[in-house]
Amino acid sequence: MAVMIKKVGVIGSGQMGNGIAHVAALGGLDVVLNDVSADRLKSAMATINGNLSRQVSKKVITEDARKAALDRITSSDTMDGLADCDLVIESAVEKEEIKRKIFHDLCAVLKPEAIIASNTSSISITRLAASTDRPEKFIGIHFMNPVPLMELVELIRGIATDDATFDASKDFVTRLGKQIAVSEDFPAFIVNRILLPMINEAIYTLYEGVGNVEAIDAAMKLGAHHPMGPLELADFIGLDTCLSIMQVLHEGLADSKYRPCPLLVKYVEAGWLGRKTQRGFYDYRGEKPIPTR
Ligand SMILES: CC(=O)CC(=O)SCCNC(=O)CCNC(=O)[C@H](O)C(C)(C)COP(=O)(O)OP(=O)(O)OC[C@H]1O[C@@H](n2cnc3c(N)ncnc32)[C@H](O)[C@@H]1OP(=O)(O)O
Ligand SMILES: NC(=O)C1=CN([C@@H]2O[C@H](COP(=O)(O)OP(=O)(O)OC[C@H]3O[C@@H](n4cnc5c(N)ncnc54)[C@H](OP(=O)(O)O)[C@@H]3O)[C@@H](O)[C@H]2O)C=CC1
Repeated sequence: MAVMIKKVGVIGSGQMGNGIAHVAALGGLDVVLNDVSADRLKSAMATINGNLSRQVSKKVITEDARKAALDRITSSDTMDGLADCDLVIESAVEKEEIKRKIFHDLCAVLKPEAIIASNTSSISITRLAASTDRPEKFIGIHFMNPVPLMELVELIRGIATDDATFDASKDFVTRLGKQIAVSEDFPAFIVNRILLPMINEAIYTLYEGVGNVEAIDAAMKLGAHHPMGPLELADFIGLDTCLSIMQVLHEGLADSKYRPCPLLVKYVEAGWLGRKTQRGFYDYRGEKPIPTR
């Protein structure tokens, strides 16, 4: 019998963290959302409320479900608030040293029987697990963006992950109404192993002048029926996250085909990280997005 998860902690209240809190609360779980600042948490709660309200207006959920979900989410800017969670999902920035520090601080307060998961897009689950006091209770639970809409969650076992942890995680994801793809623990897992080289190639296509931003996105939307063009999607994911994933692929698989495009590096160095900073391959500061190249 899988352990029943009733209370979930989410560390990092950015676009993924707030989406995970949203679907977990709608799924009937109690949620504690954690981030480094109270301001961040306040704006994340406003985003969750906005997204839930949108679902009410589209008649995807009822007004009662919106209120109940919001009531199930509390926020905490300290790790202590997570101590009695059954599962804690880390969804802070895609930087290994930051995640390791978070796990160090979390393990000091979290009850010993609790499961720890990472929503990492690419980093080795086995290596992250080894930085905790419970590698057998550590797993990758990788949601897709935007969390309330995307059907898939990847489950990734580290080398030490035990069956009880896998089964409890599988049960948790199923209760949220998501489908599961199980991936072995190799750099960037399944979705990003395939998706990110495509996005990186689109950036090379721009860098080499084969097409401009509009042409590349139109080509893939109209010519391959992708819902978003690859550059629009890169902005949506976050260019810092895209670069981190390419770096993990490049270092982890030691193949030059994963070399991050220098133009992607340049955008990240400029702080043009896509939608979250209002500028990336498009400029989002006006009425409608304007290509920046
Ligand atoms: C990087 C990683 O580690 C892994 C990843 O996640 S990779 C990224 C994976 N995601 C993708 O590839 C997304 C590709 N894009 C898409 O599938 C679509 O563009 C999309 C589903 C995001 C949006 O679809 P769209 O039709 O263009 O946009 P839009 O009309 O604004 O929204 C569609 C619906 O979603 C709803 N919606 C959008 N964002 C939402 C959110 N955050 N929460 C709740 N509802 C939301 C809208 O209300 C709308 O509802 P209706 O269809 O009932 O009208
Ligand atoms: N973007 C995507 O499409 C997807 C991303 N992911 C993964 O999810 C994770 C989060 O990504 P995403 O939500 O896009 O990133 P965001 O940049 O939107 O959010 C990251 C959040 O983590 C916060 N944070 C930073 N350091 C800490 C810390 N020490 N403790 C708690 N919170 C912290 C940030 O705060 P501040 O801004 O103040 O630093 C920010 O609120 C990453 O591992 C990413 O790879 C997975 C699937 C899809």
